This record gives sequence, structure tokens and C-alpha cells, in this order.
Amino acid sequence: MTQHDENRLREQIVVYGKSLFERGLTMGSSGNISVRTEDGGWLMTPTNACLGRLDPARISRLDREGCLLNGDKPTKESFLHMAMYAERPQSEAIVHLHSTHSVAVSCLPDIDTCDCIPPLTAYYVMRVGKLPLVPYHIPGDPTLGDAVGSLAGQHSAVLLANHGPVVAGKTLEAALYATEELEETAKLFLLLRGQNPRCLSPEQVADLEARFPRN
Ligand SMILES: O=C(CO)COP(=O)(O)O
Ligand SMILES: [Zn+2]
Repeated sequence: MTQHDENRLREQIVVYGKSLFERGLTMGSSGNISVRTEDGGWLMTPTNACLGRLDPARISRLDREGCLLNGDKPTKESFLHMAMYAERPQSEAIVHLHSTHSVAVSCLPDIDTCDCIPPLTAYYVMRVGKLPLVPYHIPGDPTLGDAVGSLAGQHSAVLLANHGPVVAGKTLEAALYATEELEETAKLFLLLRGQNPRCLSPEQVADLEARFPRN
């Protein structure tokens, strides 16, 4: 990867982080973003950084073992990102947020833990699919990596109980689109609770999955 390519990725993380923050999808210093680099390492947002005010030069650059090469100390969820990448060679970027409606769903007592949100819309099926719940862990708990890793081969998105979503994508843009679709569908799900909404049928879901395969 040339320095020019790396700088472009750094700028992309800053621009998307600011956009997420300005739209209220991430608050305070919560959430983190990572992108795989060509040498098998990663660029990750630093720990305790506000995604709305990232400095491209201070973004953490890690090697393939997860050792810091330059920039600030990485997010405390770096091992969680790495565990997900290990199961998803097709994914080049991961976004983790504390987006309000997704977090609200992650706190509900009676959701299906194998699939937290039903197939309400076509775009939810196309971008997210089945969303398993990962049992509660303290943020930064290394065992969270194992819990997420065991699901990540089958799922590009998981929901951390009482915490928030972790979403992988082929590109950073794809990971963002999927995270935003998840947040909006979580909002719809909460709006429709108790109203017995008409969900997409298994046939309609299968048709979408055949025509718009997620990776
Ligand atoms: O969302 C977060 C923890 O789950 C934020 O942690 P970091 O500031 O270490 O990235
Ligand atoms: Zn978090």
C-alpha cells in the first residue's frame, strides 16, 4: 500500500466518523472504526477518541499481529475487530457504534437472540440479514473476541447485548451503509412493537438473498 493510499484511507475514516457523529449515530467518545490495510494490518480509531473530531495523523496503524506501528493507542475493542476479520477474509472494514435504537433493541428482554430484528424491509435483508445477540461483556473484555469470532463466519453484523452493533463490510462505505440500515430498522422495529407488523415472508427473504448476496 502506498503512502498515498494509506492517507486516503485515513481521510476516509475521518470523513465518515464526522458524518456519523454529526448525525447523532455516535456520541461522546463511543464507537470505533477499522479498515484492513494491504499488508494484512489495520488502521483503527484511537481509544477515547471522538469519531466527530479525528485527526488523520493520529489514527492507529497496527501490523498483522495487532502491534501498534504508529499513531495513538488503538481502540480497546481492537481484539474484537481482529477476531471478526479473522473469520471474514472478505471484509475490509468494521464499524462499531452505540447508536441509540440498536442499543435499545440490545437491551430488550424478549428478543430472539439468534436474530434480534425480523425482516421488516428489503434493504435490511440486503445489507444486514440475520443479527445474532452476543451476551453482555464489559467493553474491552478480551473474551468478547471469542464470542464475536464464533458468529462472524456466518454473520457480517452482530449485536452486543446492552452495548451496540458491530458491522463488517467489503468496504468502509459498505460497512457504514449496513450500520445505518441496521439503526433505521431498529427504530422501525421499536415503532412497530406490539402492532404485529407484516414481515417479509421466508420466500421473499430467500429471493432477496439470491438476488443481492451479502458478503
Ligand atoms: O465503543 C467503545 C467501547 O466499546 C469505545 O471504546 P474506545 O474509545 O476504546 O474505542
Ligand atoms: Zn462500544
